[in-house]
Amino acid sequence: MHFIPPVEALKSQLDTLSDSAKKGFIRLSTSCQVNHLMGWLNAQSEYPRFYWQSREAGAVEYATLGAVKAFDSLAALQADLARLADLGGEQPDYFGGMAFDTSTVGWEHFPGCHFLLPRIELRRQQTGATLSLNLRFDDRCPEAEIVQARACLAALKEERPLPCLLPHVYQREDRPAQKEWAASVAQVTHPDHLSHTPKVVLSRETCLTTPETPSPWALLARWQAGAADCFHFGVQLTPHEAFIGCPPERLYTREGRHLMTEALAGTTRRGRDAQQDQALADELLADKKNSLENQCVYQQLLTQLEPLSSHVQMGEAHTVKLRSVQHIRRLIHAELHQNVTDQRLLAVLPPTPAVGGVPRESALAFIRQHERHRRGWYAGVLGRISHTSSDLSVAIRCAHIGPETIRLYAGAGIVAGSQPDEEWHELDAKIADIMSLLGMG
Ligand SMILES: C=C(O[C@@H]1C=C(C(=O)O)C=C[C@H]1O)C(=O)O
Ligand SMILES: [Mg+2]
Repeated sequence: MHFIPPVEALKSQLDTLSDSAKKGFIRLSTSCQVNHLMGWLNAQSEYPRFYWQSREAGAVEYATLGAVKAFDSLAALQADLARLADLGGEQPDYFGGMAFDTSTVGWEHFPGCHFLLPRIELRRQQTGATLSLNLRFDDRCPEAEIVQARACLAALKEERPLPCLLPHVYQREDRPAQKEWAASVAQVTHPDHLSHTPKVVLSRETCLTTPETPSPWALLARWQAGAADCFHFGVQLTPHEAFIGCPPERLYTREGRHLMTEALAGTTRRGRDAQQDQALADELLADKKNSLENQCVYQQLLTQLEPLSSHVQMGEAHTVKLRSVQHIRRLIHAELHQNVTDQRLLAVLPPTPAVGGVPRESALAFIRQHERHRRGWYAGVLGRISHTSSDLSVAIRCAHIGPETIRLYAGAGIVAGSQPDEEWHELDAKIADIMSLLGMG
């Protein structure tokens, strides 16, 4: 059989598209060969770029390029989801994220909320890879849509190997520094403060400065390789900045009306050997302070899910073992009421007390008043949404990469019994993986 390169195959599908097919949303697809999705993304010239992989072993990988449509509000996104659902046919995936606190100033070039329907989507699952072109005809001139799609195909580049991670010398600055951190922890753990606000998740920005930062895709590829049981994401909305991460925490996954979420909070280190590791896990599950951190999260999730769903069920507390830390986790399942949309879930659930605190408003008030760095998309939401299913992570264990600076973020839940120095070390444990990749371990 004569082999047609994937881009040529899509071009010819586009050229032969009949007028009657030019309705609503359509996706043209062809199978393709790809070695590394990030090598493909890194070779492109177009923006925005997006990489997403869910947490389960062997989960589908998505790499997307360009945007057919983008949304800066949940209301606009939900309206578009509803519109395509009404038209019927294949329902596309939208990718994007939200800031931690949309009522404060976030990162430049990262809107409070941004989701997009990609123009090009490269997908890889166990059965192989597919290159797709997304088109919309329901809300625009069909000729203009075809011209734009053709231009995007014409700009596609061949995959190239990712550049090596070269050793850089970084200057490190923590914001807050350890002394200011200790003062904030003391304020939060003061009995008067605890009496009305039992948990505040305080965070730190670690700025690593160097004349030239590494390729975010090369860095993410290496990070991902050592981050099993984590989500993997990369976002590049503009050429000079990227946000990447390997978060272990799920905000929620929805399959139709079935919702899965979790309380992931409470942390200890990994042991030297299996025996010590198990001893640390047992200690973690029995520890009062860490149990309280987790309890604050699940209690609020259960309360919030109550009016939105039926059959809310929570599993036993167990530990999740990551490369440098282990956490307490409780899984939660629920059946959503018929009218509950992703817009509603995203308006209600985040920021969870795993990254904010309880009660939410007073914890946020403390954070707004005392944290000097901007959280931006750190501790926000990141993932995939479609009419049929959605999958969203909590954007922790992440890095913002600019031309001369890498910003690493870590937070720790401060509750009764939190000690400033121990919590500071917990922050370091949470950035240990990426620090060692950068040669700063
Ligand atoms: C806030 C972060 O992590 C959260 C805080 C944890 C804790 O304090 O024990 C554990 C997991 C997450 O709920 C982070 O990694 O930045
Ligand atoms: Mg903790």
